Amino acid sequence: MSQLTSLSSARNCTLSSSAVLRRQHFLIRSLGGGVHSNFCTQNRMQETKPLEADAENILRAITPTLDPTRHKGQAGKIAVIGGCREYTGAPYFAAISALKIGADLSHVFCTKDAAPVIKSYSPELIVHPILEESYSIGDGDKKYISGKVVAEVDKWMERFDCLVVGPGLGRDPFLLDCVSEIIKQARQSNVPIVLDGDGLFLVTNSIDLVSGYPLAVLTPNVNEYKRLVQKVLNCEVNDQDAQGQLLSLSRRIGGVTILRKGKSDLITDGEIVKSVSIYGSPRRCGGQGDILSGSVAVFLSWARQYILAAEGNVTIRPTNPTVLGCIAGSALLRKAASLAFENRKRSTLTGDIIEYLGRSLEDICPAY
Ligand SMILES: NC(=O)C1=CN([C@@H]2O[C@H](COP(=O)(O)OP(=O)(O)OC[C@H]3O[C@@H](n4cnc5c(N)ncnc54)[C@H](OP(=O)(O)O)[C@@H]3O)[C@@H](O)[C@H]2O)[C@@H](O)CC1
Ligand SMILES: Nc1ncnc2c1ncn2[C@@H]1O[C@H](COP(=O)(O)OP(=O)(O)OP(=O)(O)O)[C@@H](O)[C@H]1O
Ligand SMILES: [Mg+2]
Repeated sequence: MSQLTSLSSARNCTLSSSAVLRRQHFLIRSLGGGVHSNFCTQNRMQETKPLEADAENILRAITPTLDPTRHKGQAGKIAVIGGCREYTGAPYFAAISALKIGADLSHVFCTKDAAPVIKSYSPELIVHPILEESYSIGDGDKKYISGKVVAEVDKWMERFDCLVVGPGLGRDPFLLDCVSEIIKQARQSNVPIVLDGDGLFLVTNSIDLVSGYPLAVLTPNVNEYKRLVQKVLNCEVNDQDAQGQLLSLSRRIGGVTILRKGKSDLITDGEIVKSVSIYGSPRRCGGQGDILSGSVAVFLSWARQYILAAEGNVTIRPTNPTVLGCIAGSALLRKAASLAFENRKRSTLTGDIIEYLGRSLEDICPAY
């Protein structure tokens, strides 16, 4: 057992592909061990820095050309499930960011009272006022209404390239039950799902909803990550071995992709860990994570298209489209935040950052 523990520690420690380590990895597998077998007791190892992603090359490779033969919808149809009485900004930020980056259509499925507000922010968004919170329905109606809500989203499901579940969703128990059903349907239809905000609150408490789904992406902030680690790994966040713990977390959830937001964004799919550390903004105004979730949804969809079209001749690494989507989304948000801060300094707000998404992408990957 002690041999297994020390070998597992080595597995946690590094992503190096040296021959010695490869042999150790082989031994660990042969012994039936794994990184996640008892992560919480084996966190004494030296932290190694994750490899910085080659974000600009990835952005250039996956962003589609503006080809006149393409029709509306081919550059992406995104749906945000979020928006309730308290929060109307978050779903708007996620959905409008998807459009500003280059998606063709962006839908929002929100509660009835959030819908007119979100529509009033922008005529560009397609807003479906279909979600219901407990306060607006009687106990006897719950089953019927839940069926209606889920059927309404399902009508559209096959058309979406990616769902973003959670920005401004709130935590009403009835609403979250309906959203659980929507997640199950998306999974059945193989639609990628980015989970953020209250969507993460939901899946942290019902991890089976996403467990083992390779097209799920979790984008936790500091609080959301802490809750995930406590619930899934049953221990506290360990910043001495941030990389190893992130790998463990992803593996324990069956290899879902996780983007841990922070000073550097750390991204894993349970196989590799990449970081995006390019300078962003020192302003921590609310809503930047919402921009990120909408951006990841678009880039993930584009990465899938790119990989399909490349037919085995993929020139970038890594090759997992969910990881590529996270790297591209994180890099673009950070670049836009840095440009916005250059101009607005302390008054920089999320809306200002959104205005720089287009220019940031243009700098890396010109339209013509
Ligand atoms: N302009 C907008 O519309 C924006 C809206 N936003 C939206 O806000 C939502 C929450 O996201 P956030 O980022 O505030 O969550 P986070 O950092 O975990 O919590 C901070 C602290 O608050 C508490 N807490 C939170 N929600 C709670 C609830 N419903 N009921 C009770 N407690 C709650 C939480 O407590 P805890 O859960 O840890 O007990 C923690 O201590 C999410 O939908 C997001 O998309 C943001 O995107 C920003 C822009
Ligand atoms: N300390 C930091 N330094 C630089 N960038 C950061 C820092 N913390 C977060 N970020 C960046 O801001 C983005 C949003 O992360 P944040 O932790 O603010 O998300 P959030 O709390 O979910 O935001 P939201 O207010 O939208 O819910 C991330 O992509 C990350 O790159
Ligand atoms: Mg957030």
